[in-house]
Amino acid sequence: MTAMLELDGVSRRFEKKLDGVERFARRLGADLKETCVNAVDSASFSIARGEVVGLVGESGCGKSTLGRMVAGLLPVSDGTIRFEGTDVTDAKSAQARDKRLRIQMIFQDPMSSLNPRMKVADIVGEAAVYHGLTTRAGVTGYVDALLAKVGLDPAFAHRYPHQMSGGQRQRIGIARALAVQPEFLICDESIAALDVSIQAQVINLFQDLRRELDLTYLFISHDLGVVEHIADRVVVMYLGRVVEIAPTEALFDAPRHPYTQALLDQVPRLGAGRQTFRTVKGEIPSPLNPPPGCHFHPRCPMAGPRCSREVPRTISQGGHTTACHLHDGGTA
Ligand SMILES: Nc1ncnc2c1ncn2[C@@H]1O[C@H](COP(=O)(O)OP(=O)(O)OP(=O)(O)O)[C@@H](O)[C@H]1O
Repeated sequence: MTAMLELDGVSRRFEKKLDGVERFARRLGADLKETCVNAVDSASFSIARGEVVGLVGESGCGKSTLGRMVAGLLPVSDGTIRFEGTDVTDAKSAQARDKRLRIQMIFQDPMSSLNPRMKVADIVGEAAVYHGLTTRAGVTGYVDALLAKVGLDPAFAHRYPHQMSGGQRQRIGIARALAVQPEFLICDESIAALDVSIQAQVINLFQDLRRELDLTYLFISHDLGVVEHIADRVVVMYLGRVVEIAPTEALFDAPRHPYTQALLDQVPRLGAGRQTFRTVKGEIPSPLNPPPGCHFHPRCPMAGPRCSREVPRTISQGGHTTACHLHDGGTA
């Protein structure tokens, strides 16, 4: 399969400046320094056209930051992002900007991502007119067709976001993304804020749209059950680093990285011989001061002396990639 999206060593650092109280404390002698968070640390993987790739990991591991860099909403600190062979890392050329438009993001909270003062007709139609995908004269029909595609009556075009339910608003968010005719959607916890019954409907909508429009997805979620249901492959992140990538079935049936194993142990799964419910041991370390070597080693039941010293290399075997000393041919 040829890659549609390729990430090569993509990183993002955030400087953490001292606030007023911390600066005052430093003047009084406290040992406080400006620090840096490696929100995403050298992520490399690719996504083929038509694939759904799930991106999972505990809160703060860098999922949203990665998604926002792919969507072009956040500059990268290092590395390269290629879309259909074009370098879109900075989207400086007209060709790169055009490619970037093919990548759209759908957010968690539709209420805060939709302008409360705009009617649905404008929210959905604005970008399509701007980018010349429809005309001012044709926009009403264009929006009506998009509303139908996401399962809403054309009458919704005259409503404001506050006049709709959470599920309806999320459908508007999806219609707005589809308005610029994307090929790649990044769904960032796009169903997390919805009632469980509505979540199922929106997941079905994503799957229908995938078939109808030949879409490719990066599906960011903390809900492993949803990811198992929707994704073809899964990328697991821990404290900014990608630790495992595998086809969904292989990942859920035989996870290789101890972090993935611990993460899956948290999910009760009936009929798969895995009915335990355990939480990942220990606290997530501060991203401002991550443990050396493998970031997971202080919480890892299999950690050995190498794990606290050496950053594990990424080893790929039969489409299953792991960054763990237990799998790099040596001993942990
Ligand atoms: N704008 C920012 N400024 C400073 N630090 C940031 C910024 N955005 C994210 N971070 C830090 O980067 C790290 C990764 O955050 P990110 O939101 O990408 O994680 P996440 O896996 O999406 O978490 P969640 O599931 O809670 O949304 C965190 O330590 C976060 O505090």
